[in-house]
Amino acid sequence: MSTEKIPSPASASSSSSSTTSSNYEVSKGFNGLDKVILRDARGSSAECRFGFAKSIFVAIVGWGVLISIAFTGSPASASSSSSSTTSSNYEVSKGFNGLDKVILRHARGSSAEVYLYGGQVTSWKNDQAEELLFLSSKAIFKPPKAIRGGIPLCFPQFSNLGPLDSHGFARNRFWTIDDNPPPFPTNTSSKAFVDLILKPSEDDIKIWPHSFEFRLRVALGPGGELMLTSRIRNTNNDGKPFSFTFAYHTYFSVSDISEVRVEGLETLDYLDNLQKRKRFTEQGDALTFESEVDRIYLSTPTKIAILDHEKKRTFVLRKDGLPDSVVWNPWDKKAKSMPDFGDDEYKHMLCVEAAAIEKPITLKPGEEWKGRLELSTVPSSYRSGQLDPRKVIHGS
Ligand SMILES: O=P(O)(O)OC[C@H]1O[C@@H](O)[C@H](O)[C@@H](O)[C@@H]1O
Repeated sequence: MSTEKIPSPASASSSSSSTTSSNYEVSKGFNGLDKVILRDARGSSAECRFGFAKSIFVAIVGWGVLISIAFTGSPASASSSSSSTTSSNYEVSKGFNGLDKVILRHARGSSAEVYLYGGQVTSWKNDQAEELLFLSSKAIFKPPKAIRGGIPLCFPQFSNLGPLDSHGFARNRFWTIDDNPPPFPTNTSSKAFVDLILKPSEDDIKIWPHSFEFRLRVALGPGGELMLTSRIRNTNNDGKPFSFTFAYHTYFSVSDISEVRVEGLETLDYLDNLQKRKRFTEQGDALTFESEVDRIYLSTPTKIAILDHEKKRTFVLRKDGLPDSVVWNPWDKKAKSMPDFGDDEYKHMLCVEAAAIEKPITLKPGEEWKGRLELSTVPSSYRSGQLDPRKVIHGS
């Protein structure tokens, strides 16, 4: 049994804005209440909120055992020192390398995390606290590298289909929280949401000479579903339109890629990125995986299912405004060439990306485009072909 080193209440008091030390983190909780988060090296964690008159000494010892001891004295400076912001909807905290992240929690138990760097969802958990997205253990949380996993946003260019770096620059820019976004067309009944915004810097305009506002809403629904809505507006004042390609580059967490099938893309045309984007037509049944795959499926249905046989779980992807779907798994050889991806991690991920690629979106000044992604899970009892795909694809 081992004991973690515990900071004294005094050091907590002197801690700065949303302070992270190796042992604890001071952050804003719901309704603006300060809290300390303790994380044990073995993965257990605890949160404590300061009372009015007393501070308390809380530690995780041994195998996740929580102890707490009352102290007299005021933790006022800790309470007032945090600069992290909060609202009733979300909590802002420090993530890896001190990068800010937004935590969403739905009253029914699901949760999500969004890094302001990249405006990138890095975690989506169901009400059982099971992680549903893949995030590489080698992901580099350091600008300008994009975070490997979660849901990177590819904008204003998908892949190398243009003059910019692969997948454009939205995924490696710092986004800000937009607490006063223009009215949202569809009313979000859930309170667990956050609005982010990205506007180009002067340097961005040098490489992509357009002014835009990219608003992203990330929300959790009552059934644990994760909803992302992107609104991109042309704010050019030179009268010029602009065109872009786009993708929600979703990394799904799967138990074993060789047991996974994707339904909804059968019989469709696709461009094969591994064969100079030559056009093919998908044959046969659902997609299964036994080697590297990198394809852009065209004019895809609004609903696609990803069946994880081993987990007995089906992801349902619904999309709007995003006609194309990219399917990507690097497999073993490419995995080894990627510094921010584990050699064997290809077995536990699959990217199915709702996208607009074949026909770029063009916006005149003042025009806005909207692209929506909704991810949910349903239990599946699929065993080698027993599942009727129509129930997954066409069910409600
Ligand atoms: O390594 P990156 O830039 O994040 O891209 C990962 C993959 O993203 C996919 O969307 C592309 O189709 C692949 O060609 C690419 O390799």
